[in-house]
Amino acid sequence: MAVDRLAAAPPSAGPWSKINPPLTPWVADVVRDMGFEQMYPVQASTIPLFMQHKDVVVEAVTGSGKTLAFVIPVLEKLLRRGKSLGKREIGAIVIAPTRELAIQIHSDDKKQFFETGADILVGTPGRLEEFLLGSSSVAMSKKGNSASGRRGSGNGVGDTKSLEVLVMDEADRLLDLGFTPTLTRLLDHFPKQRRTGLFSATMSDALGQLVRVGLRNPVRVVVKVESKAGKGKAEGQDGRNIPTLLQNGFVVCSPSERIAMLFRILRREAFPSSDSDDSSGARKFIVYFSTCAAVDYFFKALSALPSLTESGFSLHSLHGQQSPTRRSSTYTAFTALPPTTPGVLLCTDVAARGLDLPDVDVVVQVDPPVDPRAFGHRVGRTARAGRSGKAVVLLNKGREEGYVGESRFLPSLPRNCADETVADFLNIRKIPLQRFEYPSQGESTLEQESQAVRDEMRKVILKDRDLHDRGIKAFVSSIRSYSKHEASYLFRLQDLDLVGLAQSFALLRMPKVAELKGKEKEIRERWEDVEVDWDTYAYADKVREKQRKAELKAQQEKRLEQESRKRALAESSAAIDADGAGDEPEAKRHKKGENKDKNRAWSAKEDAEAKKAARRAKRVAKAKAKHAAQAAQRHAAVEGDGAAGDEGESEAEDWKEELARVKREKKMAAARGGKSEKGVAQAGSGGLAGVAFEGLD
Ligand SMILES: Nc1ncnc2c1ncn2[C@@H]1O[C@H](COP(=O)(O)OP(=O)(O)OP(=O)(O)O)[C@@H](O)[C@H]1O
Repeated sequence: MAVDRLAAAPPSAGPWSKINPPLTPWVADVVRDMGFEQMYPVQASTIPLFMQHKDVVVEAVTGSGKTLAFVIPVLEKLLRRGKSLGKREIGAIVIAPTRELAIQIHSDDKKQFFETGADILVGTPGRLEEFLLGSSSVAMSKKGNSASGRRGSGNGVGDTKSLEVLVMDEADRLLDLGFTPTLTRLLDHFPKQRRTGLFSATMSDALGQLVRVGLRNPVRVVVKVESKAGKGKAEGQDGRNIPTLLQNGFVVCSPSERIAMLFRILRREAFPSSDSDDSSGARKFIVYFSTCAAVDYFFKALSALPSLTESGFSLHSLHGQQSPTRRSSTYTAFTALPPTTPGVLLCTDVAARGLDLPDVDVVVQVDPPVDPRAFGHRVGRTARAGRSGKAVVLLNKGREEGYVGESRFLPSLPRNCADETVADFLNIRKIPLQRFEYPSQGESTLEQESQAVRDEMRKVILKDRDLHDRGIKAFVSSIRSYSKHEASYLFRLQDLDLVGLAQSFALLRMPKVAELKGKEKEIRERWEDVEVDWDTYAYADKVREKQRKAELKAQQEKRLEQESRKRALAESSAAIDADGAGDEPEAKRHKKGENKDKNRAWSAKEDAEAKKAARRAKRVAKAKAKHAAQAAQRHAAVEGDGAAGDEGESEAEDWKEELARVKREKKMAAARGGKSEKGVAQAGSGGLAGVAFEGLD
């Protein structure tokens, strides 16, 4: 791939009239109407190549005007077609990674171009696949089918037979998001006779495969920003990958101080002087968190904080789990804020790339990005199109400082890791940073401010249980996201102060999560749960609260039932022990259904073995004692000892049986005809018995 040129951006690269081949008058008029007097370097480099039947791979810094660098050639190609397109025919396609970006490409200033007709299609890979191939891997995977290797039916609405130009915007991101199979299917479907362009502020090695499959002898256009020191040096030796007018810096604090530090930055940048009516400061802020749950939580919790809202800040949130309608309305509301209102957009990386939100003054990264490539895109939401801007990333004290080249904080480097890969992490990516200071605007320390923010947040959280739930979810998701940092040597979960992090979320109690295992001692020492009556802590949402109460009632009833069952079990086993029922084998009692509850308790296996053994021993002892007593009584009877005592009754029972037996034998003897007292006596059980029989008869 040939490298065409290396230009500085965005200072102008001459008037539009200089472009060769010249623009169609209609296009030149629209550009002028938009107020764009001069071309930007990326436009001056790319437009002629793309118009002259070259495939292009364009890498240019954020906010340098890449969109117009492909929109103009697309239009020129379609306007210069000899034959007009049929009703379903599509002349050009632009693929963008997110819905917002696709909408943006089709709106605002570019809208005027696209109003020429529906010959151009702009969309995300999934939607385009559905529209053009009549199926979507997204839809297929939702139905449980394997997306890979499947081809669309080819029964889509649009016809791409006459496709002239294909553009893949934020191309590296398209691959990151796992769109490779979809892109392959689309490329397979499109005619080979077309021009193709890849555009992004960052390029990845993975793009090589896409370039091989989708482009033909492409020309590479690289537009860097020349730093003063690097003037005259060749590509790769100097330059920076962030806009010239971007002041890019970092602040260091501990995890527990993150939100207080964010507040300091917002206040200091929005109201640089102590006069609270001062409106000369920054008006638009973008604040990045690592997860949707964190954005969601902090948006809800911070929006209700008097200390922030009373200063006039208007908060908004944008993340990938919101509905498309919600995302669109946030985008519009944030864009349309009056100039007097400082607006803060809390977001994830869904708003990191390509979005051209107007007039963003400050970008704050509360969580550094998991993918280091996102860093340049995030900070590039400010200082666009020749405007100045400021970006701040919050780093935790210690190891994380290695992210910005503070290698003294790295106790030991891994053996196979060259010093500079770690120590100059962002510098070697040509993203220079400087240390920013945000001192207190009063007397308080950052720690005191953190405590104050935490107390204020907790007051808000205690008003709605929903916030507590969201806080836990956000905390857990942030930990998980931290563990996925690609720069894992700098962002190590085992070094992260999780207790401090939990404090920054103002949690009411420490959740039980796997990552906190082994930290019990530290938690005991540094963490105190807030005293909360969890039974009465309510949701502000009435329906949800009603449901919670119903569930609570059911739980309480179940608990009471379990307790009373346990009590009954204890009582019945005590009674069994007391009345001797324990002598009977357990299996027999179970059969009789006498002791169902007990059996249930047995199933819980609570002390079953111990109880069983104790009962068995008791039974054996009792049985031995009984037999011994009976033997003694019998002996006493023989000796004429009247000491039968309490057991006289059962002794009488024995005699009755004996008498009945003798009577039966007597009857049998009579039946045989022999009426001999002696004979009966002899037939009995010895002389003893004979004595008594005679007396009874
Ligand atoms: N020639 C020009 N003169 C003045 N402004 C321009 C010109 N070209 C583009 N712009 C403006 O510059 C801003 C940034 O342009 P654009 O969104 O195309 O940047 P980008 O390079 O695609 O950035 P990113 O990499 O963040 O997507 C837009 O607001 C656009 O209207």
